Amino acid sequence: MQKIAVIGAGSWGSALAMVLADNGHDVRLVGRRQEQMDELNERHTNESYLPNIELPTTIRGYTGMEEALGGVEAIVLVVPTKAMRETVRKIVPYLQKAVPVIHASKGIEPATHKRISEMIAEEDASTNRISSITVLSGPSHAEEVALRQPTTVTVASADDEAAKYTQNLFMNQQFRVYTNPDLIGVEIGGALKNIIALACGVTNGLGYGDNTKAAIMTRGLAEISRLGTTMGAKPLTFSGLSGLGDLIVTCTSVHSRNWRAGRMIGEGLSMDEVLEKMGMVVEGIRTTQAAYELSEKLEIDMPVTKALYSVLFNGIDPYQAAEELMGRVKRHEVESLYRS
Ligand SMILES: NC(=O)C1=CN([C@@H]2O[C@H](COP(=O)(O)OP(=O)(O)OC[C@H]3O[C@@H](n4cnc5c(N)ncnc54)[C@H](OP(=O)(O)O)[C@@H]3O)[C@@H](O)[C@H]2O)C=CC1
Ligand SMILES: O=C(CO)COP(=O)(O)O
Repeated sequence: MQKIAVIGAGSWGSALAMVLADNGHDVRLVGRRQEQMDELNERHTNESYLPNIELPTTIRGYTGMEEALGGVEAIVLVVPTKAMRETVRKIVPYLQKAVPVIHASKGIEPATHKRISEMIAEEDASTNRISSITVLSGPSHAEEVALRQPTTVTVASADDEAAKYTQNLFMNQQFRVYTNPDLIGVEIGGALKNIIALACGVTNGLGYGDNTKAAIMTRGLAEISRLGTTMGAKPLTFSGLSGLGDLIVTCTSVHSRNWRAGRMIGEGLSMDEVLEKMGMVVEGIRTTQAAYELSEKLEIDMPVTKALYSVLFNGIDPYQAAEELMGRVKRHEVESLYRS
C-alpha cells in the first residue's frame, strides 16, 4: 500500500484515483473547489466530471497541497497541460523527500514546444524534489475506466524502475498496464492524436462519413510519426497503445471531447462557442498550435494539422480546408512516412 496524491479532480484524475483505490492504495485526490471535495468526502461522487458513478469511500478529497502531500510516496499529475507548470510549482515546496511523479496529461506547450515531462523537469530543476518522471497514456476514456471496463495503457519513463513501479501501482484485472522505454514517443502520440480527433470531428460535422474519417486517421498517424520520429521517438511506438490505440479510441468515440469539439466546429460553431458548451478541457486546440509551429520550425509536412490550424486560428471555412487538403499535389503513400 502506497500513499499517493492525485492532483487534478477532473474526469481523468478521478478515474485514475479509483484504479489506485481499487488496488488498496491510500489515495488523496486534490481539487481546487471546496464544494467539489466536500461532495467527494460526504457523498463519494463527482457529478460534474463522472456523473452517476460511486467512487470508493477510501478516496479522500483535499484542496490544500500541504495537507494532501504530507508523507506521500508518489504523485500523479492530471491537470490540463496549460496548468502543469503552475501545479508543479505549487507541489514541490511541500515534498519532504524526493518522490516519483507520474503524469497522465496529453499535450505540448505552445511557444516552448516542450513535452509535459520536460515542463515538469524544468519546474523542479532548482528544487530536485522529483525522483523520476513517468507518463501514463493510452486508449482510456475516463467514463469507461470508472465503470471498470477492460482498458489497456502504457507507462514510459527514462527510468526503467520508475516505469515498473508505476505499472505495479495501477495494474489490475480491469486496467492492464504495459511498459515502454520510449518516453518521447508515448508523450507525442498521446498529445498529437487529439489534433487528429478534432479533425475527424470537423469532417463529421461537415457531414462526411467513414471513408473520410479513415483517411484522416491514417494520414494523421503518418504525420504524427513524421514529427515524432524527428523529435526522437521510436517509430514502433506509434503502432502501439499510445499511438494507434489512442488514435482509434479518440477519433471514434462520442466520449472524446476533442472529437465532439471538432464536430461542433464542422457544424459551424465558433471556437469560443464550442469551449463554452464543452465545460471540460479540449487539449487538442492548444496542441494544434504547438504542433503547427513545430512542423514549420522543423520543416515537417503535416497537412492535416496545418488544415486544422487554418480553421481554428485563421478563420478558414472547414469545407474550404477539406477541399484544399484533397487538392494537394500528388504524393507517394509511404516514401515520406517518417520524414517530410
Ligand atoms: N478524460 C479522459 O478520459 C482522459 C483525459 N486525459 C488527459 O488528462 C488531462 C486532464 O483531463 P481531464 O481530467 O479529462 O479534464 P477535465 O476537464 O475533466 O477536468 C479538468 C480538471 O483540471 C482542473 N483545472 C482546470 N484548470 C486548472 C488550472 N488552471 N489549475 C489547476 N487545475 C485546473 C479542473 O478543476 P475545476 O473543476 O475546478 O475547473 C478539473 O479538476 C488532460 O491532459 C487530458 O488530455 C488523458 C486520458 C483520458
Ligand atoms: O485521451 C483520451 C482517451 O484516451 C480522452 O480524449 P478526449 O480528451 O478527447 O476526451
